[in-house]
Amino acid sequence: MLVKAYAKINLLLDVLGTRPDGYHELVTVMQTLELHDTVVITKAREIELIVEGADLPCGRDNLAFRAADLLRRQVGYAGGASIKLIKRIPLAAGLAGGSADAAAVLCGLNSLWGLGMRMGKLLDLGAVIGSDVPFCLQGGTALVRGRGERVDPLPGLPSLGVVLAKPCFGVSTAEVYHRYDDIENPLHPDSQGMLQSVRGGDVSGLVACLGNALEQVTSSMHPEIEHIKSILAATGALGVLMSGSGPTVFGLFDNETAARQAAGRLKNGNFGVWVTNFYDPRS
Ligand SMILES: C[C@@](CO)(OP(=O)(O)O)[C@H](O)COP(=O)(O)OP(=O)(O)OC[C@H]1O[C@@H](n2ccc(N)nc2=O)[C@H](O)[C@@H]1O
Ligand SMILES: Nc1ncnc2c1ncn2[C@@H]1O[C@H](COP(=O)(O)OP(=O)(O)O)[C@@H](O)[C@H]1O
Repeated sequence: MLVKAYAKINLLLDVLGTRPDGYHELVTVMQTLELHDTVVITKAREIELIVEGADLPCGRDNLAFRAADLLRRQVGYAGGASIKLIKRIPLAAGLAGGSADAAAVLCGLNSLWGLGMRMGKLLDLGAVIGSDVPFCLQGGTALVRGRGERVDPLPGLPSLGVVLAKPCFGVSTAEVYHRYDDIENPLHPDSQGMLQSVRGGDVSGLVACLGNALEQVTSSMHPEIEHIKSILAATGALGVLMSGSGPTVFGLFDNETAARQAAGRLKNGNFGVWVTNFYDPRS
């Protein structure tokens, strides 16, 4: 069985405060991208993981392994699965690659093991693995709240082209949230404006409302992010923003062709470049 694990970007991310559990209360609008890892799963006696395309652990430190192990223990399944992960989504990038893999494993094993588990239960299990997993299970365009577990689908957007520019370092999501708490006057992006634009299919309104409360934190640690944003903007992007906790910066374009042309003008930068587009697995 082959399952695609799609990357995401955050079109808007606001932090409303800290929660009693130590996590942060979020309002974020997430969008699935066509860029994906591939997960190949077959039945086996135990849970075994191999990873191609990235230097990642193959045991409990891998979110894909953790997802399989949690599901097996939850339902008391006697067998296992051999999981091959073919990584394409850049690591520690703010694109939810590990969460996407975990979500793909939960869905794939639910089907391969014939468990018939409902989406509501999968979402609960996903949230145990990581805050981005519930959205990755649903995909498309969604309003995500709480620490990431409340996922409300939004209408699909036009398939905008996307250029992703990721500097050669990764960032720790935990560190970014921790540093956010020390900011005296955090910025709050216009979540109402974003929701209105998405619900109305208004791309220029959406672009005007792009915003990420974590951007000021990661940018202060890594000034390269502002530099990459200005380079991407100069290629004619409709709008540019850092995704999630970063450090990946995305530029939006009318379509994938326009994104590809812009990316062609970005050679020799001190960052990796990927071209993709908005994707809606629901349609
Ligand atoms: C910032 C976001 C935005 O979509 O994405 P990424 O940049 O990771 O892609 C998410 O909130 C990240 O989700 P995810 O990466 O799954 O986070 P988790 O593994 O659950 O948590 C990692 C750490 O981030 C902090 N954390 C995470 C989510 C949240 N709502 N509040 C938090 O404070 C906690 O310190 C936690 O220990
Ligand atoms: N299957 C996986 N793919 C990517 N990273 C993983 C995976 N499993 C565990 N990780 C760990 O999770 C961390 C965050 O990775 P990732 O999900 O790619 O980024 P982000 O949380 O920024 O969206 C990585 O540093 C890596 O060590």
